[in-house]
Amino acid sequence: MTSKPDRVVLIGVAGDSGCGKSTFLRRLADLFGEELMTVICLDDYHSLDRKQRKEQGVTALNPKANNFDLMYEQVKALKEGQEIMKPIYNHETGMIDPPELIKPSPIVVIEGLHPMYDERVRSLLDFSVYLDIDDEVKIAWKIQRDMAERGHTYEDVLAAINSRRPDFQAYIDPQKQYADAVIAVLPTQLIPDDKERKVLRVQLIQKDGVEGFEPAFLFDEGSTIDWIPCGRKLTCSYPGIKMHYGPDTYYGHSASILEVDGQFDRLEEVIYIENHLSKTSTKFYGELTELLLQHKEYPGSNNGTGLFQVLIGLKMRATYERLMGVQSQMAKASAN
Ligand SMILES: Nc1ncnc2c1ncn2[C@@H]1O[C@H](COP(=O)(O)OP(=O)(O)OP(=O)(O)O)[C@@H](O)[C@H]1O
Ligand SMILES: O=C(CO)[C@H](O)[C@H](O)COP(=O)(O)O
Repeated sequence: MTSKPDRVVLIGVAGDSGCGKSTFLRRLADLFGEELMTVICLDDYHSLDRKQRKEQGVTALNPKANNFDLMYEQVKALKEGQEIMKPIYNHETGMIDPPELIKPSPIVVIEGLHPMYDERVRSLLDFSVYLDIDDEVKIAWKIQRDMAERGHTYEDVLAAINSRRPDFQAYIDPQKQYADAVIAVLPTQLIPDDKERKVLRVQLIQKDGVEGFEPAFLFDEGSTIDWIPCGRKLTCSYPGIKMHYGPDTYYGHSASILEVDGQFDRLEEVIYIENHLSKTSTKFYGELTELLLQHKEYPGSNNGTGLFQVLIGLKMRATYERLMGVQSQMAKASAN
């Protein structure tokens, strides 16, 4: 990307470590293409390196370990189409490396622990999502990844989660109240006392009244619906699938909630569910199912996490196109 973009659309993706941010970003890159999108990992704004954090007894989640003034200054500059020299936090060494040049592209995504923590940074966001993973599910995911891929023991993983919990609750979790959409991943209600955490109940909480964001709905906007889609058109093995849709309040805001509990046996049959969803921001019949089918291998593709990540990706695309459209209309108006 060589020329300055006319307008930069800024997207925030928040969540704790190991909550599926990278998977969500892969889905976004599939939708927008790498060319159009620059991703900034906010870990790069850690002001204390690993050794300093240890000496001072603070975690990386603590605002004291992060430089929010620099984050604001640089995110603002990117949004204004300017280049920045962004610091780099090196996860291998735990040290802060020399900065790198970042050129803005039409879409800038800031992802990490604190995209909505600082009021100034938050006010720059055009659309935001918070990935809210229940503790039991988070432990299961982390154990699966950190034991299989990073050689950690069960006790290590549990100790790491427990030691982060107070700061997580103080500084990370409260950001969900500011998000335009929250994907909440909870234990299933279909299997009594489930300990495996393979079957999940996933909610998409969509804030009402956000300019340009039209919440998707099931069957009838504003009604409360419970639906078991299993039958002739959707194959469901044990424990089946239950969906729910309805109005609600979330941190004092009016919101609508879509929910899927269970998992899809055959991904191509998700078209049956897509048929009953409205305001999905798709461009053609079956686009949502097609996007899911493109990457069956991504974790969560066979349940509500994949479905709602794709749906929120489509909403981000709609935001981008709306803002670009507004921009080109304004340019036309000022030229006349
Ligand atoms: N929807 C999902 N269903 C099941 N497992 C998942 C899902 N999303 C993520 N995981 C598991 O959690 C792990 C972490 O996911 P991912 O790398 O996307 O998270 P992250 O927030 O980017 O983590 P980090 O910040 O630590 O890099 C994956 O390796 C996978 O094991
Ligand atoms: O929560 C995190 C962000 O993903 C990391 O724990 C934080 O960035 C510190 O990194 P490291 O553990 O490599 O020192």
